[in-house]
Amino acid sequence: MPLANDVFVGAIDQGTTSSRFLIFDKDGTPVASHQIEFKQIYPHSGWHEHDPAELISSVQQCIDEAVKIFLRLGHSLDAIKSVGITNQRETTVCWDKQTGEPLYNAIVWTDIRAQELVREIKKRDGADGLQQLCGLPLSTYPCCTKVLWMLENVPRVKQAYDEGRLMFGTVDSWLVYQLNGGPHKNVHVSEPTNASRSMFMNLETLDYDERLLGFFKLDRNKITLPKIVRSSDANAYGTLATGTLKGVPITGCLGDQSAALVGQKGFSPGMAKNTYGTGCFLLYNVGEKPVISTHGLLATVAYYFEGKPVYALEGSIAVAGSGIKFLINNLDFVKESSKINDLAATVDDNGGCVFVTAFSGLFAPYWIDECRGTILGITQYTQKGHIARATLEATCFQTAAILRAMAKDSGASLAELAVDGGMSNSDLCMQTQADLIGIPVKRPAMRETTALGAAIAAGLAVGVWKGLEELREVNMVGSTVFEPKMVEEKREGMFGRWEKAVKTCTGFGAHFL
Ligand SMILES: Nc1ncnc2c1ncn2[C@@H]1O[C@H](COP(=O)(O)OP(=O)(O)O)[C@@H](O)[C@H]1O
Ligand SMILES: O=P(O)(O)OC[C@H](O)CO
Repeated sequence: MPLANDVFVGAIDQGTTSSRFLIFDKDGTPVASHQIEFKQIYPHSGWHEHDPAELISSVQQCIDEAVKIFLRLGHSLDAIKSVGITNQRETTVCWDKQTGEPLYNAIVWTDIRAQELVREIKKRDGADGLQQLCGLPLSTYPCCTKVLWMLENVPRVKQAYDEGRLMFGTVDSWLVYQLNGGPHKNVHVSEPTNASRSMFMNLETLDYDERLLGFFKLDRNKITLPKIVRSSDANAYGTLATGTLKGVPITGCLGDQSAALVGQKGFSPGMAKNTYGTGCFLLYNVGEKPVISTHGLLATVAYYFEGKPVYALEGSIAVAGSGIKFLINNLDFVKESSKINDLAATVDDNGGCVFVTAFSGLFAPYWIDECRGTILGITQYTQKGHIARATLEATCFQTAAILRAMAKDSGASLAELAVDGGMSNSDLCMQTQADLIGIPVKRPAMRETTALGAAIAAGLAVGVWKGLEELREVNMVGSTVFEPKMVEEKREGMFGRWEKAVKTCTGFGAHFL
């Protein structure tokens, strides 16, 4: 029998390695879900692409499968009030305005093919002032350099640009556009947590900035950028055009790292979360004014609901779970991610190994393009277990470096770190993290905080929750706290070796691509 009075919100979570759809109740409990891993395309060293059509089809399939489970549980379709979207950020899609067809594969946020181009445009007048406007340093990471690379190297993209047919979007825009039915409806929108990652958006005005577009020499008449709307909006995102949820409105959208902060309910300045997914991203709520970092962090938008936008300082780590995937897929260490912990537990420590997992250069707080993955300290004694441990530790060391930078930028130190994401499932990794930062690490029982954040954005827009106060009890049950056990002297010694390792591999990879 249908459970009449319940209301639910759906959440599309389009991540770097998988797409998911989850259906949440008002307490923030996922009642049904489905997840699909999709193809990672690595055409050359340093290149990383996704098939834009597969991003859409995997999402549609996830919706339909999760809804089947939902109905089997006895719920009715009309109990799903709206759908939210959260997504991998910076991944760049270019498509044709007339046909809605992609003009190239999506270039993924990790992709470093634009390294040479970045080096060139860093020499342009005005390069130094960009971060002040948009919060990000020039690197291969944001969308701008991916778009410029396509304009220089993909004739179809250049031709569409010359003919005024080029549409640009981050994955949220691409999903909203296609899920609404494509060119026929032409719903082409984004919101500040995603749009800010293009390097085209001004952090204060939350709109495109002619100075930024001018710096990149982009003509607004030739490239259509998505309209920037609020992250939670009942009318801006349209409705699902096909599938089992046809007609259900999309009412919220957040880049995945912002969504995780919302899902962890990091609504007050001083609250932070660290999400260990494909990469790892620490967001620290700084309130209603952006803080431009002077220590290698990014300024970004945390969310934009009612009233004023809320900003965050961000520490971005390019490789986290993808380091584990590398050990699985490329080196055949174990068969699945959870087994890496068993392997790491076969040894007591890293045996002297440090793995700088700089597959895409190093992101925060270092921002070094010219380095590549490097394992230091190998001897005849080294076992797979040591390398597995060093892989987990690499993310923890970078998190430690980010927290040190954040303390300098914000003048305050964190008392506790809230964590989530696939790799946070590893107890060994989370204990290592607590040891290497010297503060407790707190992991919620329900770790789908990214999807929950998207559901919250969508649910707030349609009154499922009336305001942030109503979310107080959401996802509060059963967290695990990892207390630091390492003595300070050892922590400082290990961190010193890590920093030395970073210096050692810097410069390698400069002219490799
Ligand atoms: N038990 C585990 N221990 C360590 N790492 C894990 C575990 N489970 C998943 N992971 C890692 O988490 C990553 C996926 O996390 P997820 O949050 O789903 O990422 P994304 O949103 O980027 O697709 C994978 O790279 C995987 O290797
Ligand atoms: O796929 P994730 O969870 O590592 O997140 C990707 C980020 O949004 C990239 O900036």
